[in-house]
Amino acid sequence: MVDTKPPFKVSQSDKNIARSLRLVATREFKEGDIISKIEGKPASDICYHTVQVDEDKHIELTNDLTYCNHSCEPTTILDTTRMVVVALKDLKEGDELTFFYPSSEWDMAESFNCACGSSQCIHVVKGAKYTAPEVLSRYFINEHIRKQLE
Ligand SMILES: C[S@@+](CC[C@H](N)C(=O)[O-])C[C@H]1O[C@@H](n2cnc3c(N)ncnc32)[C@H](O)[C@@H]1O
Repeated sequence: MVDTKPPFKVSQSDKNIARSLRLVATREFKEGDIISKIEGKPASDICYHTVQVDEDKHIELTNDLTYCNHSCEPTTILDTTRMVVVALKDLKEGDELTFFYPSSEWDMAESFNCACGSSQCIHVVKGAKYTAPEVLSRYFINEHIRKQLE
């Protein structure tokens, strides 16, 4: 049976972040499951809620995925080749959906001090351009960022 319930919903974050909303799963997902498609429209300017999908292409997300926060210990990947969000681990209802922003963003419009609280936190999130290669090597990184790293 096809589950028509939206896969995520917006809620208030329990972390000390300036923009205080976050995205949580509305049901269970298994590692590797596709949670949703990435849907958006071309963005003329980059800003804190655009997503880079190619070397010179950024989109404005047209659904609640725009509330997906960054984490240095992410629970999902945003795969901009397949244009899908994939569970990085088994998730249960209420778990926060996060991704590693430098996996898609080369040079972010706004950097921020990360409040993810992970023991492997990179602290300043600014884009892949400013992230050490040994740090990036620990994460899934999209093809367009790999090209920019060459
Ligand atoms: C696309 S928005 C994500 C949703 C945002 N929390 C909101 O309420 O609109 C990206 C912004 O959220 C904040 N943010 C996301 N992840 C964060 C984190 N791990 N630590 C601190 N701030 C974060 C930053 O201000 C960032 O520019």
